[in-house]
Amino acid sequence: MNLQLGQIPAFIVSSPEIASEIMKTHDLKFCSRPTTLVMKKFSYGGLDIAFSKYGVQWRQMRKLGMLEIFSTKRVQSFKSVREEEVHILIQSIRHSCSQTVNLSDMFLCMSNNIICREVFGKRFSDDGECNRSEHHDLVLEIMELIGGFSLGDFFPSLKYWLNLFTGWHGKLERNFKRMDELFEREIEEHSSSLYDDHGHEEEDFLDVLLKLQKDFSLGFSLTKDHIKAILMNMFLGGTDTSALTLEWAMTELMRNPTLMKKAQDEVRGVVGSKGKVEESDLQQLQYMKLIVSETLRLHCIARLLLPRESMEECQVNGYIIPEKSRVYINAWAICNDPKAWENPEVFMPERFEGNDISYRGQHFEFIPFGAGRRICPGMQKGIAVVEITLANMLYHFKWKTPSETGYKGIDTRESFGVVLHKKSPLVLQAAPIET
Ligand code: HEM
Repeated sequence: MNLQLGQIPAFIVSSPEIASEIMKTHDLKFCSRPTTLVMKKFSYGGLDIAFSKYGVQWRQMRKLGMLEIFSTKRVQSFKSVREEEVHILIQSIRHSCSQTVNLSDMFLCMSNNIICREVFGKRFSDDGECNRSEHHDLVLEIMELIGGFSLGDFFPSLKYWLNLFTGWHGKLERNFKRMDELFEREIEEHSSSLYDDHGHEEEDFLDVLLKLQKDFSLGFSLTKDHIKAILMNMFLGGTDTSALTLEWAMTELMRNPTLMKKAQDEVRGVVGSKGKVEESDLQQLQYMKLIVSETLRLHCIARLLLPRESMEECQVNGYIIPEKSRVYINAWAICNDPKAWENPEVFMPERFEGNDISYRGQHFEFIPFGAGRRICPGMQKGIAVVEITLANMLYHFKWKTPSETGYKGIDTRESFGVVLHKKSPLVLQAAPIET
């Protein structure tokens, strides 16, 4: 679909074939990002991985990220952080067993605590608790800004006046300042104790980045703003996405008691009376992995991926796409396309059984993490959080809905935004299962 968004030509891609043309055949022409006001601000002027334009600087930062942050070795090194935070979540649910639990909130707090521990070596919730902190709310407010529209981005010549008039500018500046102050404090604290043992079990990402800053073999100078820009990507990319995937997975399992039973039987069969699911058990939980794939398909969290910008004129499917057009890949529509999927509206994990269709960016009918050069580098990290949490949720509790209407009354409405939120939170009752 071809649109004119204010003064900017824009194209929305909603079929797997054209998505493949954009992100595979012509990936190099479409792998840049537009510069919106909010993206420019939160990327410290285009110094990050997610929002910066394609070029030498993006390639350097992406390479650094792949080696130092998103590598399999690094993801595995935070296994104990994930397992501990999942344990805290399970304990918090146990303590509130006679009452209802707001899983939407709890998943968000847990994933935020995991990211905080990985990045800064500390959590922002109270010790041993899975509760909301000011920091969680700040991340959410920033996500809302990123998902919203700034009129000024579509009328570049009126940008200054429109942003001032709508109040957008003030909100942006306030939230940016709060996050920046937090980063500044943490950088100062970490720098002063960089080579001490500051009581962390693991070297955190900020330690790694500060050490790299002093390493001249990088081939470019890693400034304080580069570091802050990467930290921003970690928080914005890693908090909401895993939490929402968990929320939708539990929502669908609650609506499908037969699938819930099958998943619980599998996890209990594999783990037995060990008392908890560990990451070493996950490889055997094949049905649960199908559930995760089906959740990412039916509730494609980043429905329009992140916007792309064409770097030169290009012909796609008979359309001439001019240079500097904005291209949105409607991954949600593609993942729910009736030409690609049988009964796409039905939650059916078995559809992934016995085939090799995966979310890794090779199958263009299933692209919840995008594809091509800009594919999500945090995929492995995100999946690691989702799998260990979901497995433990299934292992430890029997789940019930608090409402009279039972599982049929579970709300599946979605709300507007850059990521796919549920309109109302998922509130359930948990009955512990003795192991
Ligand atoms: C279930 C979890 C996640 C989902 C569904 C998800 C989804 C996505 C999507 C759709 C994109 C855009 C890809 C494109 O434009 O083709 C993306 C990019 C990105 N994600 Fe994720 N993500 C997840 C987890 C994470 C995590 C845990 C992190 C970091 C801690 C992360 C960091 C990033 C970054 C830095 C980019 C920008 C890549 C670039 O432009 O080169 N993501 N993600």
